[in-house]
Amino acid sequence: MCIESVIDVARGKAPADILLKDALVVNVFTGEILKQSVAVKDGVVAGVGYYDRGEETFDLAGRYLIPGLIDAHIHIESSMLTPAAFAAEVVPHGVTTVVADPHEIVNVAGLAGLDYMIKASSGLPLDIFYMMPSCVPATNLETAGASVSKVEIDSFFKKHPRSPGLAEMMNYPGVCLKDQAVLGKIRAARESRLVIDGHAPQLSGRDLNAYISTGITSEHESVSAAEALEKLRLGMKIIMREGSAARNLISILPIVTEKNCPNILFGCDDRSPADLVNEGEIDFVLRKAVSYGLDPVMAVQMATINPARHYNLPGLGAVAPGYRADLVVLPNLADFQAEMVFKEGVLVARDNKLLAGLPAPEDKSVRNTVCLPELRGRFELDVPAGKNLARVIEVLPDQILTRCVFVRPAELTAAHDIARVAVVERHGKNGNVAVGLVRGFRLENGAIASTVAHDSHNLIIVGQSAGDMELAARTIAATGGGLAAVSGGKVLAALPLPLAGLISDQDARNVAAQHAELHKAAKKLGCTLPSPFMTMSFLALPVIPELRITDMGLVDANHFQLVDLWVRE
Ligand SMILES: Nc1ncnc2[nH]cnc12
Ligand SMILES: [Mn+2]
Repeated sequence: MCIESVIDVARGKAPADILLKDALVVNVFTGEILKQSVAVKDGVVAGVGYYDRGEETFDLAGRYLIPGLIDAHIHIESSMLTPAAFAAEVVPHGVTTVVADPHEIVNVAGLAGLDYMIKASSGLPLDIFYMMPSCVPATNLETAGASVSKVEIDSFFKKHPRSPGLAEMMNYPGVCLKDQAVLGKIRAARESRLVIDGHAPQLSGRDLNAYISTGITSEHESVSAAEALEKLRLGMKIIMREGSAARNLISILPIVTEKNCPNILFGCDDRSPADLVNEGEIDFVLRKAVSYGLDPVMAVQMATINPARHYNLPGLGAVAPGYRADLVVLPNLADFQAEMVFKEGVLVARDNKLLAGLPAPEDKSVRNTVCLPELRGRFELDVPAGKNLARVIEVLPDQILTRCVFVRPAELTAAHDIARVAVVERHGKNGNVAVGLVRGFRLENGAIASTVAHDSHNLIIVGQSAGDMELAARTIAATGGGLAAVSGGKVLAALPLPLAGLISDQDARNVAAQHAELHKAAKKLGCTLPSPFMTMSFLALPVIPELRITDMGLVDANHFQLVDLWVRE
């Protein structure tokens, strides 16, 4: 960017590269909507106001102009797409920047996974700012494919100065109990004066004060207005989440006021490929928020200037001189259907289509990551003598929270909506297999399985017969990872995820179509959950209440400890 040329255009002494004429510009600083022209030079906004000279002019009379949308917290891997395929899907929706936490692939492939994501994210019409994963593995109650310590975090920040900071610090008990390894990671971010993102579901009172006192300044796991308000009052930025498995917008939106709006951001966290294609990304969150009554200009601020300021993203988040010309043209401020998307002053998408092809980077380093132990006989369950109750995980539709329920052996049947759940260690570390019981999948027969199982991404299976559970596991292992639904010894549907067992090498529509076939197959097996594979993928995540299962066994996520499956009443 040549400062002198930008000055000339700003002063009207030279024509803009592109002139966006007579647009209704949303001013994220004053909340006004003003009819103005925008002159762009060398990829930045040179001036906003009265301009009439441009090499190329777009007449935007009657059209709204907003800054490119920013997702404040996303795990790209949850879309099962490569960064390029993800960008191809979200940029036409007006999303030009995301703040990503790559802990999914780092849990599987370590720093090689992080290097892959960073290399695969260059040359895209989407800015992907990678936070450094703070919790790999998420806890010491699971086996991941890699581990990240303060040493790796320190060197990452030195090697990647554009990283906004440390990704969600999920080990909130470790923070409150002054675990030195945990505090060391926090110190690494503080010494680099970087943002520390949080993850503290249902943490409150003095422990929440302690957690925030360490410099953790944002959080996205609030599921109620009261929980979000307490964190807001204590100085946290609230990332309001509308993902595929966790849909928290409607319960938190009521706390948003003119006064506290600057401290609220939008994040998707985890979006399934089908939801990306059928609903959208942050544009979908804006659409939904405005349909629930949120002022559209405040909605735009929460998805542009607010995250840009919080993560110190240079020159992003506004239509103003000196800011990056990441701009979105909209017919109205209700549907948020982008008509045109500019990235650094280049028209990159029009009418929901990307205008240029994207690079396909080398991905050998993140393939062949599934290594299964012998499975025969590993999925059997027998009630031990003297025990007369089973500790069962109950799943809830549209939530990643689970409940712990106790069920008598006679009711541990498909007719009572009980299924087996198994987690198989698949990184070749120890061959662990843990088996538990789950309620809420309504699986009448067969099995569904996945190597997407937050955050260690072992192989998780929910099924009604050991044979089908074994078949599902072997089907997935044969494609280097993925999802499968099987029944009666036959494979009903499968979705290969050859990159780290998390990511497909196909485009979004193809992946969404395969994902839809899997949902159909799961429905055929009796499953009625809206996102069965996404819900199953969170059963292994011990940092979200209440009861989880990892390759080491059942985990009481309220007390961060392993617990027995069978108990005596
Ligand atoms: N909501 C979430 N999505 C993906 N990984 C997570 N790890 C902890 N919380 C998570
Ligand atoms: Mn997350």
